[in-house]
Formats: sequence, structure tokens, C-alpha cells
Amino acid sequence: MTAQILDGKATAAAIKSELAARVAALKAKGVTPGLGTVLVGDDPGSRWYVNGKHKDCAEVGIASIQRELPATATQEDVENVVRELNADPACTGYIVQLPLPKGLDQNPVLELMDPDKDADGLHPTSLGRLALGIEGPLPCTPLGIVELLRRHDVEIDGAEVVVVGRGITVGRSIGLLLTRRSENATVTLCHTGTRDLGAHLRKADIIVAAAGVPHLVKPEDVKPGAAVLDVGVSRSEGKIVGDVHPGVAEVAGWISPNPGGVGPMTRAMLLNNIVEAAERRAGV
Ligand SMILES: Nc1nc2c(c(=O)[nH]1)N[C@@H](CN(C=O)c1ccc(C(=O)N[C@@H](CCC(=O)O)C(=O)O)cc1)CN2
Repeated sequence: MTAQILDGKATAAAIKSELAARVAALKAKGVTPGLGTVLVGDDPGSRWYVNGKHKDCAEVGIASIQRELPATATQEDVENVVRELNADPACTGYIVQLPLPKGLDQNPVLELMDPDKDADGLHPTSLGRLALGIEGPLPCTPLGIVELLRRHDVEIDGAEVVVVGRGITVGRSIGLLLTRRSENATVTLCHTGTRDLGAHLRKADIIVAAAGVPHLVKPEDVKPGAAVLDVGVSRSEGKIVGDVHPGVAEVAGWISPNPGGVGPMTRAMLLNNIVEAAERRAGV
């Protein structure tokens, strides 16, 4: 292995201790931030992620509000829980764990959320604000990737970034984030319709692999010294298989492990969004 590790686990731990201090300062002013989660159905992965979010909250002093619905829940049942959380003063912000079970439509659910309580940065208003350059919550995984690169001094300014995957939680929004003047990267978004993925990847200084296709990014398609972030989660025999082939570590300059890379950063950035929302409300 020649690549240096983009250690998401250690970086998230450092961010959490910074956030714990900010939460303590809010509490001293009489404000307790609270994260709400909506979990629909019985997917074990989604349950694990939601439990992890509440464990993180406990670590930094954020209150937890958990709402669960069975896989048989109707669109109206889910939307009613969203209405409840919109009205709950103890809930600073909340998330609806994605994906929703088959038969439920996530877009009307996201649209119904109070944009000021959108902890995931996935409400149309939040994504619109991001496009317009207006302050607001930012999507957690893209934000986590930027923070992971910054805290390891990987140059983003002027970098050629290739993103693989066009899902809403990562691919669609990360280009908006990385092309802001403050980040100043050039971003190409590739997907299953891209004709020659390898040709794009070989030009990249930074690769964000978020397609959910095991070992899609191969060593021969990575420019020596590039930073490679593995966001893909596929499972084989109970183990995570990422989108990046293990041989890439011999070519890349930086690589995020999977697990232990972008996942823990996603969780840390969710806490960050909750603390920022509470600070905005408290006028800090
Ligand atoms: N409403 C949302 N839904 C989903 C999001 C999201 O940001 N908002 N992202 C993913 C799931 N996710 C958070 O919800 C998430 C994924 C992975 C991790 C994580 O820490 N993973 C660990 C490995 C865990 C394992 O063994 O399975 C790691 O990478 O080290 C945290 C959060 C889709 N849905």
C-alpha cells in the first residue's frame, strides 16, 4: 500500500469532540439541540445507520427523537410523522432515513419537511439554496467528503474531480458543493450512461466513487497520486465491498478506507447540521 489513508473514523471523532463543546455552549444558553429520525420498514442496514445517529447524539449531548413505522406504512402515515416533527419544538432538525420501502414516494415526503428542520440538506429548498449560494444545511455525505479532504490537506482548489454515481445523497449534490468559489474544483459527473468511464477517471485528481458497483474503479484507471474516496456500499458474505478495487491503494496518493472513511464523516456532518441549525435559531 502506498496511498495515505483518509481516516474518516479518527476525523469524525475529532469533529464530534468539537461539536460537544458547541452543544455545551448552547445548553448554557438554555438551548438543547434535538435530532429526529424517521425509520420506515425493517431494513437492517437502515436500522443500523439510524441507531448509529442516535448513539452519536448521546456522545455529543444532542437529544434524540426516534419515530418508527412498519414496512406496511402508507404514504399518509409517513407524511403524518413528518407533520408531527415539523411541529415539535424539541426537534431542531430531522431526517427521513433513505431509501424508503418500495411503494412509498420519497420526494413528496422530503418536500413536506420544514426546510428549517432539514438536517440532511436534501429538501428542495436546501438544494436550491446550495445552487444559489445561500447559507443553509448541506448534504451530509458531500460535506463529509469535503471536510475529510480539507483536514488531510488534499488540494481541492483547481482539482479535476470525477464523481461516479448520480444518486441524490451524493452524486447529484457534490458537484454543487465542490464548484462553489470556496472549493473551486472542476467536476465531471459520470454514471451508468457514461461511454468511457476509464477515460474520465484517468484524468481525475480526485475520484468520488458512489455508484454502488463493487470494485468499479480499477488501479489502471487511477492517475498516480490521485485522491480516491470510496462511498459505495455493497455486501458480500456480511462484509462491505466498496466501489474501489483494493489494488487502487498501490497507485493512489490518498484513499478513504471502506468502512472507516466516508461513512463516519456522513454521521459527523449530520450532527454538525443539527448544531448549526440550533446555533442559527439561538442567534449564535
Ligand atoms: N436520510 C439519509 N439517508 C441515507 C443517507 C443520508 O445521508 N441521509 N446516507 C446513506 C446511509 N447513511 C446515513 O444515513 C450512512 C451510511 C454509512 C455509514 C457508516 O458509518 N458506515 C460505516 C460502515 C457500516 C457498516 O458496517 O455497515 C463505515 O463506513 O465505516 C453511516 C451512515 C443512505 N441513506
